[in-house]
Amino acid sequence: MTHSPLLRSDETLFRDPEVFEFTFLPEQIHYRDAQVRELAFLLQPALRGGSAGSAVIRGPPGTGKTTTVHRIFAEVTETTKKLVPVYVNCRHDRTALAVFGCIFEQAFGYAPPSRHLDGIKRGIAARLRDEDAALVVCLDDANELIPAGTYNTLLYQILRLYERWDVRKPGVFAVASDLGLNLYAEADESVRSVFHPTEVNFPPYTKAEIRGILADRIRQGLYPGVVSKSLLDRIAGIAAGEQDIRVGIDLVRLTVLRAEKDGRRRVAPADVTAAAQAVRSPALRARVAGLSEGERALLYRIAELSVVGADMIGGAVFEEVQDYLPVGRTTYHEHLNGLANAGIVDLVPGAGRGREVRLRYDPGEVLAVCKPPDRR
Ligand SMILES: Nc1ncnc2c1ncn2[C@@H]1O[C@H](COP(=O)(O)OP(=O)(O)OP(=O)(O)O)[C@@H](O)[C@H]1O
Repeated sequence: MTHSPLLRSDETLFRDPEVFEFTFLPEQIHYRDAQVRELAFLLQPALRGGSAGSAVIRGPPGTGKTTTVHRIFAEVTETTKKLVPVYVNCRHDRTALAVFGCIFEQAFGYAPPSRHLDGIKRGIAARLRDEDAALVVCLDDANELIPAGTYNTLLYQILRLYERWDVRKPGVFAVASDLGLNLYAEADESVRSVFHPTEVNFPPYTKAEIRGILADRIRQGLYPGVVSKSLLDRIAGIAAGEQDIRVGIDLVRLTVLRAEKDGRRRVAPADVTAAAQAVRSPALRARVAGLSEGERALLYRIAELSVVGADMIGGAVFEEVQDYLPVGRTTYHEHLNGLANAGIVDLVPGAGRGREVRLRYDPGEVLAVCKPPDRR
């Protein structure tokens, strides 16, 4: 690049724009050594002719669960044929046929020729026997299987493949970002007799960790000097406030696009301010999309109460919400914890009057994103 202060129309600030795509798989997973070690440890017996272990992987959204599993599975695929790692996104694939179809496709590299579940299983088992390989299946967003009513049947069918088809016992990595949910507790007796998972936790990143991850992306994806240290710090602060690394990655991308559009070689503070506005709403929308109907109704009422400056102590909110959500206290608290786990509200201990409910987002923005619930 030349050193003129202005960018020519055929120049770009991005060395590699893919680095800012959410599908990008980083070579280096930062701050997750302990989790990588635990998961790799579970796979080791399979490399020596044994079975793979199982795990329940928990952590809030954007804490690197999917990325860590993908990185480990990519390395397994590159180094051995003794273990067949399969990644299933349960948001898309929720039935036994879809999940076993996915396992077949990743094991063989093409879609199953038959739509018959037993035929697909037989094909998978034959491949595992021929190669003397073990199977490990990551069920990402496994919480999606619970309302679909397929969680237990699927776990059972995968884990018990070995009985009927004479293969090594598969491992399952069940992943959930809903902290209120315990995927082991959701398993029924018959599943638990074969499902002995290690719990692997992914805690939220600190601001310094978010900064480190973003700095690495910037090094890979941008030309030097495009984002200053102080603006990186500000972006990391915004992402840490949202408890969402994705917000940080998207902010970097958007601020650079703005600078590029104006023909500047460096990101300016105003770029960050404008991009932050654009990024917060989609992040909120994604969080709201993951809520249950009851949680959404509660959120809507909380936003309405915040607009008028009402008393936001938990007990007062409980009374106020009855119009929309005539539920008992236990369900109310479950919904409230659901909103806190989704990173939409903070529950701040009050001075003897219970917890104060504090919205993390502008209430007007929340009302715009949520559909008004029916009044009862
Ligand atoms: N430790 C890390 N090092 C590098 N990049 C990371 C790290 N953690 C997360 N990321 C990046 O942040 C984004 C979100 O990570 P990821 O999808 O793995 O989170 P997750 O915990 O699976 O989230 P969700 O529960 O919402 O699916 C991805 O683009 C990923 O590349």
